[in-house]
Amino acid sequence: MVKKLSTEKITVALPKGRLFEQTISIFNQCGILNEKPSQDSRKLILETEDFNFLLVRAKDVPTYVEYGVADIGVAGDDVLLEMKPDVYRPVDLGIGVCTIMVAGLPEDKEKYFANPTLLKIATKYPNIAKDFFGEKGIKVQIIELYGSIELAPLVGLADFIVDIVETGRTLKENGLVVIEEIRPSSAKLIVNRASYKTKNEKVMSIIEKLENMLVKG
Ligand SMILES: Nc1ncnc2c1ncn2[C@@H]1O[C@H](COP(=O)(O)OP(=O)(O)OP(=O)(O)O)[C@@H](O)[C@H]1O
Ligand SMILES: O=P(O)(O)OC[C@H]1O[C@H](OP(=O)(O)OP(=O)(O)O)[C@H](O)[C@@H]1O
Repeated sequence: MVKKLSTEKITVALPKGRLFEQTISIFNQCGILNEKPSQDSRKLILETEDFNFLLVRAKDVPTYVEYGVADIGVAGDDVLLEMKPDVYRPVDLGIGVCTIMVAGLPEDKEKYFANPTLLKIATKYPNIAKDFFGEKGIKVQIIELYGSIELAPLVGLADFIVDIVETGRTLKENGLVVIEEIRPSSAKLIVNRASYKTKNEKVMSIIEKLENMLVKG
């Protein structure tokens, strides 16, 4: 049976991982939400007075919002660049700050900049990698992985990786270096295009509260 969510409420697609706590904290701080839903149980729908929260994987957030199952969601630029969903992105939440990079072994740096004809790239962002190297006119073989990307050049699975870097610790501890920056990334509030119209008052109130808080710092 399809679970009927109250359409009076705003439905939020919330990433289960590292952005969960930070998003709840921002919603609390700016007065959108007075409760602290927790991830302690295995429940995937958390209901509060004003919201339905759908707990989904970070990469799935745009899908729930684009299809209108969720009115709003929180997704990093990395995920948005990868999935290219047709959604509004009105607020930069300033969380999940990192940089999308090309990285590799230091001794391979020269090879990278010596007009290579084909590069083997391991990544969990195949579209970002294809677009980036496509624009440069470099042919790439993409090896899609789902985690521990830094391992790939160490064991010869790939020449380089495209991944996000925050502190640089994972690169450093695995003897890798940044080769080239692709672009910075931070998490955005995303909004379904229809919900923006049909629930405009509620959606605008959320956007304004977030913006007011973020401007004040
Ligand atoms: N080390 C990091 N530092 C800062 N932000 C990060 C970092 N890793 C990921 N992020 C941001 O947080 C978002 C969610 O990351 P998280 O690790 O929870 O998801 P994930 O790696 O896609 O997880 P999974 O696929 O296992 O559910 C990413 O899409 C990115 O925008
Ligand atoms: O620069 P740092 O601060 O070291 O952070 C970067 C690391 O964080 C992310 O990995 P995550 O923790 O999500 O692990 P996974 O890719 O193996 O799932 C990313 O894919 C890098 O490996």
